[in-house]
Order: sequence, then C-alpha cells, then structure tokens
Amino acid sequence: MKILAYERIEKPVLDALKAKHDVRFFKNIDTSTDPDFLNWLSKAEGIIGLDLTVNSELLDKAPNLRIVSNVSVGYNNLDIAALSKRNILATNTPGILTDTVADMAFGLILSTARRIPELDHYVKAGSWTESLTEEYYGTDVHHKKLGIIGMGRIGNAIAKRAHHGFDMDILYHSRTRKTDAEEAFNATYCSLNELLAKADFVCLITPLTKETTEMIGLKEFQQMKKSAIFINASRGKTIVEKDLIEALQSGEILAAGLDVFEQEPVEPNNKLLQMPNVVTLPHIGSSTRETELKMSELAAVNLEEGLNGRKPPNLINSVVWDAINQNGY
Ligand SMILES: NC(=O)C1=CN([C@@H]2O[C@H](COP(=O)(O)OP(=O)(O)OC[C@H]3O[C@@H](n4cnc5c(N)ncnc54)[C@H](O)[C@@H]3O)[C@@H](O)[C@H]2O)C=CC1
Ligand SMILES: O=C(O)C(=O)CO
Repeated sequence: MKILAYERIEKPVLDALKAKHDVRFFKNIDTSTDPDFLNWLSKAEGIIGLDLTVNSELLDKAPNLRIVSNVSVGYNNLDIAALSKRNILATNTPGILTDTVADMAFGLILSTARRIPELDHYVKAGSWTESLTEEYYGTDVHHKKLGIIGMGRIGNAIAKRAHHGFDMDILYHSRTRKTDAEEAFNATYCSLNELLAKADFVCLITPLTKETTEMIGLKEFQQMKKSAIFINASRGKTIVEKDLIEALQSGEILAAGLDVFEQEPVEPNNKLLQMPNVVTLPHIGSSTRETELKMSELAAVNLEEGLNGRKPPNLINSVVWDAINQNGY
C-alpha cells in the first residue's frame, strides 16, 4: 500500500513499514507546494507522522486516503470534521507517553522553582567565587499548592508525582470532576478562577481545542499570585504568549517553564528566550528514546490495522468506523 510518512517517525518503525509497503518519507518541506509531496499525497492510502496539518485543502489533494495516523496524543493538527466527512480514519498515541511527559512537566516545575538552568550557567561561567546570597535562592516545591488545568492522563501523572513525592496540595480544573484523582491524590476540584488565585504552581496540560485556545491571557495571569510559577506543557496556543511576556515583565507572576510556544520552532528573537526566570524546552515532553519508539510503533499499529480493515486501537473518529461498517469503503 502507498504510505506517506511525515516528519517524526523512528527509523526502525519506518524501515519495518518500508519492508511491507510503498513508503515515501518527507521532512522539512512546504506541504502546499512541494511537487514530490503533492504527487505522493495524491496516491497515498495512509499517512503516518507528527504535526502535519491535515485540513480540507490537503484532503482535497488526497483522493485515495483512508487513514491518518498521528505520532502524538495531541491531534489539534487534524481537522477531524473534514476527515470524518470523507470517511477517513484518524488515530493518535495516548497513554504510552503519559509518564514521560509528566516527568518533563515536573522537571520544568523543579528547574523553574530552583532556578537550575540559570544556576548551571552561573557555575559553568566561573561566577561562583564566593558563598551565595539571597539573590540566588529559589522557591520550595514541596508542600506547595499545585494547580493542574486539564486533569486527564498526563494531569493525573503529574498529580501523582506531586502528591506522593513532594507532599503538594493538588487543585485541579477540568471539564468534568475527576473523583478518581480526588481519592488517589486528595485533589480538590476548583473553578478556573479559584485555581488561579490559590495555586503556587499553575500547570496547563489540556489539549488545544476551540475552548482552550488562548484560555490563559493577561486577565488570568493577573489573577495568579505574584509568586506564582506558570508551566505550559500543552500547546503554545492555549495561552496568549504576549500576555505571558507582559505578566513576567510587570511582575504579575514570578517565573514560567515552557515546553511549547505559539510558533514552533520558537523565533530566536522571542522575548521569553531572554528572561532568566523562564525555563524553555523545544517541545520535547514525550521525547525520550524509549517513548518516541513506542509512539512510532503504536502509530504504525494504528495505521496497519486501519489499512487492513480492522478497527485501530486508538481511533479518534469512531463515527467513520461505523459508517465504513455499514457501507464499506
Ligand atoms: N509537551 C509535550 O510534548 C506534550 C504535550 N501534550 C499535550 O497534552 C495534552 C493532554 O494529553 P492527555 O493528558 O493524554 O489528554 P487527556 O485527554 O487524557 O486529558 C486532557 C484533559 O484536559 C481536560 N480538558 C479539555 N478541555 C478542557 C477545558 N476547556 N478546560 C479544562 N479542562 C479541559 C479534559 O477534561 C481532560 O481531562 C495533549 O492533547 C497535548 O496537547 C501531550 C503529550 C506531549
Ligand atoms: O504527543 C503529543 O501531543 C506531543 O506533543 C508530542 O509528543
């Protein structure tokens, strides 16, 4: 079968797909103009990859497409309505990356509060010439209040680390109450306003949807404590980035730890990159060797199951499955 592979997919998985199918791999191309890409797209039955924008415009050029398999849990790059309208299956990779992303989010909490990257530079620059004074002190993490916005799989894994490892009080805001998390981590459900006002650490880990786009802007930063540390591991567009810059510059909040940006890769002149109280990462939450491989493997299983007429384990638009089973492809 003809498969279009795009951007991130681990080599052993790509090689295994190539051994069975007619696969073309694309990286760093303009998907609206690249002739090779457009030619392959017109023939492809399956797409596998990370972050390819799949909308009506692209789908109009892909008449043979039957499945799009994302190598990520977030699928804000996919227009699910447009895919479903054309009876094209869409899949993602939930679960297997949860602990890895939670570790990284916790890494951002610790490194921002304890100023680890900043102090690492200080030591390596040879500036540690005398006993340190208050100016270099950080903020405690243990026994503080952690506010989690988006208490899903990853939110729960962050809460688990915070509750069991750091004796933190957990506040959370989500679309629905999560009684399991309340029982397991003594977590308290809050309105967004209440969470923002009470939390020492505000950690955003929702999917990017219409509802969550720009959900945290200047008004929300102003509601946070002046000592608050803001962590974003969700998607860059869940916040208003210029408002975060303003909130940090005016001292509305203390610091931020960011794995995601409005524009990725982040522009080198982004003001956030010049702030010592901001810890930045290159959208690397799930990217350990072990987990990236598992994500590619799971995405390949989803792809093959779909192409072989079986229900993929991580199907997003089950309405398409129902339609296919009633009417056939
Ligand atoms: N930085 C990174 O490398 C990674 C980032 N992510 C991001 O994390 C997101 C969450 O992943 P999972 O925990 O696996 O998803 P999930 O679906 O298990 O959890 C998402 C949670 O957000 C909540 N939510 C949705 N809309 C909301 C709203 N308007 N207000 C409040 N809560 C809302 C849902 O109720 C759910 O509890 C992904 O969609 C992706 O955007 C995921 C993996 C890696
Ligand atoms: O899985 C996701 O949603 C990511 O952001 C990349 O791993």
